[in-house]
Amino acid sequence: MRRVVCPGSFDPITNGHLDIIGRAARLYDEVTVAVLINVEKSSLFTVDERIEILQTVTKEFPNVKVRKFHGLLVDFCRQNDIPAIVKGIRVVSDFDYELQMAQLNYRMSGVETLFMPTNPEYSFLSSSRVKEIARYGGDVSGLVPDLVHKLLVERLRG
Ligand SMILES: Cc1cn(CCC(=O)O)c2ccccc12
Repeated sequence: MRRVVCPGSFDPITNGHLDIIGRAARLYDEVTVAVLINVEKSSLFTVDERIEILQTVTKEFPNVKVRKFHGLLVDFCRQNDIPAIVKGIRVVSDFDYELQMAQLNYRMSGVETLFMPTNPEYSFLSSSRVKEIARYGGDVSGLVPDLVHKLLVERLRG
């Protein structure tokens, strides 16, 4: 059973994240989307709201499951018998940071990291940019799943 984890905050998930998750689901037997619990960071959607959104928008992939975790990702991998991490790389600057994280994670635990180039259509996308555009009334349809678009409008524009 080939298992991988796709970690992130997903506050909220974008079409760029969903693209990587879907491609990983076609490559591996099981993909765990792991939502990081970070109490120091304020978020627009609660962890449980993000999990519910992720479960809904990944329903088409029967081998994708959604979990939450806090602390080290490699501890989550060890506890769930997951030998590898899949990271989406949008731009070269992503790679600089992700390479060091991958080397550190491997040194700590032997967990591998596989890098997947994001679809160029989404290489500018991030959750924070999407929230900023939506907050000021910009149109984010096409950048996030329809459910997220609806929830963003409700949450940010009352
Ligand atoms: C490009 C990219 C960034 N992240 C972290 C997202 C986050 O921390 O919210 C991903 C997670 C899954 C698939 C692709 C990506």
